[in-house]
Formats: sequence, structure tokens, C-alpha cells
Amino acid sequence: MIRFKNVYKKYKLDKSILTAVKDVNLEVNDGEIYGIIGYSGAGKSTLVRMLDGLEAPTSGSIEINGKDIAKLSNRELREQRKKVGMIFQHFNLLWSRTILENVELPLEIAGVSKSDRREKATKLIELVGLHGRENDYPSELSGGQKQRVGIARALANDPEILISDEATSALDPQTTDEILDLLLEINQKLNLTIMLITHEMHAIRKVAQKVAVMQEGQVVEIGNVYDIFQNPQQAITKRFVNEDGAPNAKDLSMTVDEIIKNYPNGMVIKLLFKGTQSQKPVVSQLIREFDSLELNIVEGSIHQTQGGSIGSLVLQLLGTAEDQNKAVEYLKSLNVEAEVINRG
Ligand SMILES: Nc1ncnc2c1ncn2[C@@H]1O[C@H](COP(=O)(O)OP(=O)(O)OP(=O)(O)O)[C@@H](O)[C@H]1O
Repeated sequence: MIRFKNVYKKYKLDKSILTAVKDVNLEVNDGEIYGIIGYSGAGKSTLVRMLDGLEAPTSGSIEINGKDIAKLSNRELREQRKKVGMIFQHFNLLWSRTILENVELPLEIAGVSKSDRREKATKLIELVGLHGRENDYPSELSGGQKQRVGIARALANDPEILISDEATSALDPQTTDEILDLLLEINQKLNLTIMLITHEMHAIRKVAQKVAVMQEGQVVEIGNVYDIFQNPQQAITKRFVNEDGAPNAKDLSMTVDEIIKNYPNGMVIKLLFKGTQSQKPVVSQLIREFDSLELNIVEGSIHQTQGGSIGSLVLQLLGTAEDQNKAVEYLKSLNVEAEVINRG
């Protein structure tokens, strides 16, 4: 477990003191993907980089598995650093080295024999999906492939923690998703704790279980990703959730008046999906149960988080009033929240 306790980090500037991190308290469980989100300058990198002990907090403490890293001896600190891997926005690869040699580098520094490090690096390159590219140079790879090399290199010393510092920020949306899928895969395969620093809520929603929102050095909101998406509290968190296009399940793109105008007939209902029930085939069950009802999908948006799906679906039900009412009761029996918007 990682525990940040009342952590402050201050920098002395020419004529003033800049507080980059202010009184941060966080607990990250082993094997968790923990998102840290904030705009540029919020203090995310400063906070997380203190984890490898290169920089110490000005006050407060950071514990990994119960040990305060500021109190480790030099030797212990060197060992501790091996347990923290890092990946970066601009990959930080060595251009004059092949892919294999890049991944071998941390093992070389750790004094691992040539044959052992070759074997290990080859396995890691395979793990990240680059088998066959061992002897290529970074310049021959796409951005996503370069980040895969970055991930393989970060895993070379078998870290317990991986810090991903804006690792997908330079990538296009599809490549971003591929890298996020890879992070999720290695998190599950290796039980790796991942601290995911980003300014993209999409990345958090896709892979993280918990999230801390940072603003001006402080954590202003913290919680399970699913809960934060359902019910963001702070203005900045609402902005991030909206930027992702994820519906705050209460919002629809059409107003209720527009829905009534466009769908004047039958009954219009809104289903709210909150977590696990959205895995159930609710709509097909409804169609099967009420074959005399006709069903139109008016609009809907369901988003996946690691804690379940969220979103809403608006349906128009055409048929007898009796069947419409029974259908609403049936949905409630499936534990789906169904709100009647219009009875045409
Ligand atoms: N070594 C340093 N000396 C002085 N100020 C620093 C230093 N490192 C960071 N800062 C300042 O601390 C604040 C937080 O920076 P930090 O890089 O942690 O933010 P961030 O949220 O990671 O943003 P970005 O995504 O742009 O890196 C900024 O105002 C930055 O200028």
C-alpha cells in the first residue's frame, strides 16, 4: 500500500515560495489503478514523482508498504527505486539503441548478466506485443509502439508500482485506447499498482478504479471512478466528466419538451443504468416479455467504467396503456430505474 500523509512540496523561487503540492492525503491499495487528474501545473507529476524518492516532501510523509521512503538508507532507497517503474508522454527512449537494447538498459544498470537481460527483455517485448521488432530502432516505430517499448523498459526490474505520467497524451484516440488496454492487461497479469497521471477523464474512466482530482496542488475530490462519474461534486470534476462526453446520467441531449414534441405517441421512458444491472440484457428481456409492445430507441448513452456501466436510455413504447404500465413495473422488478417522461 502507498500512503501519502499530509504531503507538502514547496519550491524556493527567486523571490517567493511555490507550493506545488498542498496537504495531500491518499491511500493506494496494492494492485489498484489509481488515477490522478488535473490541468497543467496542478501538481500531479510533483506528487507522484516523490514516490521514487528522488525528491522528498517538504513536510508530511510517503509510505510504501509501511516504510517512510524519506527514512530509507541509501542502499534501501536504491532497492526501492527499482520497485517503481515510470512511463512518460515523450517515451524517453534512447534513439541510438535498438528496442531490445532500450529494454535491457535498466537491467544493465542493475548489473544483470548479458544472457539474463537478453532473455528478460525478449519476454517483455513479447508481453507488450512487439515480438519481431527487437532489432528495430525507436525511429522506425509509431508513437503507440514507442510507448510499448517504454512500458517494457519500465517493467524490466519487476516493479511493484508503475507511474504513468501522461503516457497517452501524445497519442491519437485509438492508440490511446490500445495503450490503456495494455496497462489494464499488465495490471491484471502482474498485479501491478498503477498511478495514472493524466488530464484526460477518458483514460481514468477506462482503466482506473479510484481517482483523485488535483487543483492548485490540492486534492479537491477523491473517490471511486464510478461514483465520481455518477455524481461529481466540484466544478472542476464536473468539467472533466463533461469533457469526456460521459453523461452525468441525469442529462439528455434533448430536453424533455423536445422529446415529447418528437415522440408524441405512446409512452416515453428513461432508463437509468447505475452499475452492474447494465450488464443485463434489459431491452431484449423487455421485448421478449411484451411481444405486443413496439419499442423505439429515442436516445441513449452508456459508458463503461471499471466499477460498472453508467448512462441512460430513452425508449418509446407503443401499445396499449395496460402493457406500457406493465412494462414499467417489469423494468422495476429488474432493478432498473425507469422514469416516465411522457404518456402520449
Ligand atoms: N523543480 C521545480 N522547481 C520549481 N517549480 C517547480 C518544479 N517542479 C514543478 N514546479 C512547479 O510546481 C507546479 C506543479 O507542477 P507539476 O509539473 O507537478 O504539475 P502537473 O500537474 O504535473 O502539470 P503538467 O502536466 O503540466 O506537468 C508548477 O507550477 C511547476 O511550475
